[in-house]
Amino acid sequence: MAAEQSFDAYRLPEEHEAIREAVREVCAAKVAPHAAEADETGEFPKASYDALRAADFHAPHIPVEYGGAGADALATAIVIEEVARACASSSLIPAVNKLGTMPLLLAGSEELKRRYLPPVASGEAMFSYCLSEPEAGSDAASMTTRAVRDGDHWVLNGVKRWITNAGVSEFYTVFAVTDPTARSRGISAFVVEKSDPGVSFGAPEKKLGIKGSPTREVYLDNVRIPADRMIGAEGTGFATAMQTLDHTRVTIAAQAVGIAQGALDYAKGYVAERKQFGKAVAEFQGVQFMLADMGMKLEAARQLTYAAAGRSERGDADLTYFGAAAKCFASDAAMEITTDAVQLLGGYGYTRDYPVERMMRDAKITQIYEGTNQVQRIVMARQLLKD
Ligand SMILES: CCCCCCCC(=O)SCCNC(=O)CCNC(=O)[C@H](O)C(C)(C)COP(=O)(O)OP(=O)(O)OC[C@H]1O[C@@H](n2cnc3c(N)ncnc32)[C@H](O)[C@@H]1OP(=O)(O)O
Repeated sequence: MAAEQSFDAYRLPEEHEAIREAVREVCAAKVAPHAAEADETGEFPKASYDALRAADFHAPHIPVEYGGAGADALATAIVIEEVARACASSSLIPAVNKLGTMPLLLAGSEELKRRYLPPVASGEAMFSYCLSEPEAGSDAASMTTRAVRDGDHWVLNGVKRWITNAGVSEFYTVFAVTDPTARSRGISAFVVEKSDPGVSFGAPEKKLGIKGSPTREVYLDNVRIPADRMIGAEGTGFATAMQTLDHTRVTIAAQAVGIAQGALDYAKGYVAERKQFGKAVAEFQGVQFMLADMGMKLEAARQLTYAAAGRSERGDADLTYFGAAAKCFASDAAMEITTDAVQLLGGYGYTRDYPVERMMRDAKITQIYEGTNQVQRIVMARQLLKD
């Protein structure tokens, strides 16, 4: 009995499988059909947003008390995975809404949460996360965006770079230096609104992949905001930024798993149909070995991602390690799997007539954003050595 229970405990709960089915249905009908177009035009996939919003999959992690669907970290990962399987650009919608709001959820005052989370839950607004700067990428604590106190206000000046959904989102979590003498302990977090005077955006970046997800700079030019827009206490912004990434690296892992699953599914169908030397190429052992390796790596990545999602939901002490490990492993696996999918389609895989080259280009960013995989290895090693 005990053994049976523990075996059951390792299986995905039925409600999570039901969420997967529901997302898959919406994505097959209303997201996948726009994936190639979003990639080709580089435009934000509004039709996907509307479809995800109608089904409550655009920001599923927002708690019920703030008007959200209240999905746990595993359910949110599954939503992102399934959207990414259809369209990686669209999966940035639920992923970045979680990234942008996580600092509020972790450290924001009740008043700030009540003001800013319901519009995201209802789909009226999106929320972006502004940590990186032109000269502060992996070394996030070296940021120079400055916030200076002026009476009941803070005045922000600086440039944030690589901001997903910049210009589309209404709200932005901005990390800025409030005490230049204290490095990471002198950084604070703020909510900035798109409509705040002094906020503007750069030209869209011309990217290799996730082309339907806008990436722009955010300029802060004497942006004067009320003091109550600070998230948490002064000087705690860097720790909040890092804690946020502990949770959201799990969502990047889920995105990578979804992209890889999409590529494997397509390649499986192709090799069963494609005939060379008088038989389906799926009958050649060399092709079978490639498929087996792709499936094996994918499932290992998925299991690590779900294990990390469980830790994110519970807030376990080893989340920092698991979030980094899942993101790193799943994104490396996605790069290998999507590259092999292109290989399995041969010359056809290299053309835009088939979706696998898009998936390969989309997979690449998962090895870079929310911390390069080299940074993930630094994070993991520090955790391993600290005990
Ligand atoms: C083109 C496509 C679009 C691209 C979109 C990109 C969007 C994004 O990816 S946004 C995020 C990207 N950036 C990152 O992921 C940043 C990567 N860098 C890092 O994670 C960190 O800088 C890292 C790990 C290298 C460590 O930095 P380092 O400066 O050495 O800090 P470190 O000394 O470890 O910690 C500083 C403080 O933060 C605290 N801290 C660090 N990690 C954590 C954590 N996980 N939880 C809580 N506190 C933490 C430390 O305890 C320390 O606190 P204290 O001073 O009180 O002791």
